[in-house]
Amino acid sequence: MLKITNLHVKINKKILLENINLELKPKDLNVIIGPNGAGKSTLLKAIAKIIQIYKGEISFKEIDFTTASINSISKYIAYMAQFNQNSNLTTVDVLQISRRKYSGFSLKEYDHDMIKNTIKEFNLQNFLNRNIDTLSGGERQKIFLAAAILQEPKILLLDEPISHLDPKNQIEMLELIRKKTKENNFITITVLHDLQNALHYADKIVMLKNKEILYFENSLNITEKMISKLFDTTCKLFWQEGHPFLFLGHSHNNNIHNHSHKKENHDT
Ligand SMILES: Nc1ncnc2c1ncn2[C@@H]1O[C@H](COP(=O)(O)OP(=O)(O)OP(=O)(O)O)[C@@H](O)[C@H]1O
Repeated sequence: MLKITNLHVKINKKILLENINLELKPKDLNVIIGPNGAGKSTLLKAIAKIIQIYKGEISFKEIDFTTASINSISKYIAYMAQFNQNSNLTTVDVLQISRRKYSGFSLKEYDHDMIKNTIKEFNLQNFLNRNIDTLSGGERQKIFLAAAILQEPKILLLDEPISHLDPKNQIEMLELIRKKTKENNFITITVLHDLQNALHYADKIVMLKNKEILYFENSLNITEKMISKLFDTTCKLFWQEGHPFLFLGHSHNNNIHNHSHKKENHDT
């Protein structure tokens, strides 16, 4: 269990997170949603100890992350940032580095097997020896996601891991994140902006608004009202055959725009 109690984050006298309380379980895919600037990335960074917390506690099992050193918690956490800096590494380098926290500089057969499987699962065969700085945003995202999962963390933190991917790749990556979370007992926390994917793939949804948690709910219990309140907009939500369909900010009571998809007759 990852337990966050009364967490506050403050940078340069500005409060970025206020009174965050969460209890997150292994095998759960937790998705954070919320408006721009709500504090979603800040929450991941606070858990990863990339930024200091001002007040409160984060603990995993018996370990108090608040007082533990970054080194001692790094073996539990893999963190994929929203923006990756240029690194001048190849794809293979990035994947191998992610196994070094277990095996040091000489990787074992087990590590090489894991890397091989990951290359297949994430479809990375075509750019193994390419410098990652020369790859497309989507290709790079898949590599960093693969590298985070290869670390076999207890806590997997992903900041908008699919934002550069096309729809098919988005779904493939979310399927993989979900599968790996279940198989490896990860506590996964990911930020997503795509609400339909969030509701479909998440076990739990964390709704963050204006530095605070508005709701923390099973994805199946999310209502139109909650989403309206989160984004200050109207919301329609339907479930069909286990798939959520979500429409935000649509009003069909006026003639400002007409979404009729009837074929117009242009014959003269
Ligand atoms: N180092 C910092 N110094 C000052 N303000 C910061 C810092 N980091 C983040 N903030 C501010 O904290 C707020 C929350 O930022 P954060 O990146 O967590 O938002 P977010 O919910 O992830 O947003 P987005 O959806 O736009 O990525 C924003 O107003 C941001 O400008």
